[in-house]
Amino acid sequence: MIGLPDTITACLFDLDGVLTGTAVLHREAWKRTFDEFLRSRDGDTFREFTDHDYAAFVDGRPRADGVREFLRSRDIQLPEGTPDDGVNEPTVNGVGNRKNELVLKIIEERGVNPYPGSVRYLEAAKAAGLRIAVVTSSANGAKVLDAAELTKFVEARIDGLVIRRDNLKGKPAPDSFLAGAKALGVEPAHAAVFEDALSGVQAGHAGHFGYVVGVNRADQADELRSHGADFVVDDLAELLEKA
Ligand SMILES: O=P(O)(O)OC[C@H]1O[C@@H](O)[C@H](O)[C@@H](O)[C@@H]1O
Repeated sequence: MIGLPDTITACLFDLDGVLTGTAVLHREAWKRTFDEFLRSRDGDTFREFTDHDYAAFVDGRPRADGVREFLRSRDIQLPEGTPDDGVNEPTVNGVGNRKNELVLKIIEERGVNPYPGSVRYLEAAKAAGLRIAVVTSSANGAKVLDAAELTKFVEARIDGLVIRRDNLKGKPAPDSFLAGAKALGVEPAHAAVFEDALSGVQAGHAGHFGYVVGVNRADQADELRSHGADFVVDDLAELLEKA
């Protein structure tokens, strides 16, 4: 009915880049954070943080995992530090806090826009009686949903705060999506995952969900497929036409 197998009774949506156009704001904040960090460490000849670095090591993962994974790719290891570390502290938490300061400022300045095709899809899913959860690694998930006026669609939310509180493994592990299905009381085989991040479709595949939709916002349709997407769209509204 809405472009999904008949066995699907629930939708588990990632947020940034799937429902809202905030993935690019995160990417920009990460680039500024890592470029500042690398410049202060290596001087003006530092090797820049690229779109490929974002897709491979940061996109979709909880904040601290993104810091660790990217730095590991450059053979840099930092102490963990503590959550209240200052933004100039050379620790995993300090770097993450700097990124959060920047992304909140960027969101404040530019606002949060839901994708019109995603709003149409949420309305159709709701009208079709499907259960709806949002599963995001972002600790700012509730704020972004509110700003986009999408909270009304969401029956359950697993976000970065829940992931930390419940000690869940972040994407690409399937744990946060499994928690989303559990919160709705639905078996993974009856839930569809919607993801724009490579780590996210990987999580959907690893969790044996009934269907994994890759949302291609960054010209990486083939990579989404090879990381586990069953079907790839450029916009969720395409699924409404597929039915
Ligand atoms: O730093 P936050 O807001 O907790 O978000 C963590 C991650 O959340 C994901 O949704 C984004 O794709 C990542 O870019 C981001 O790093």
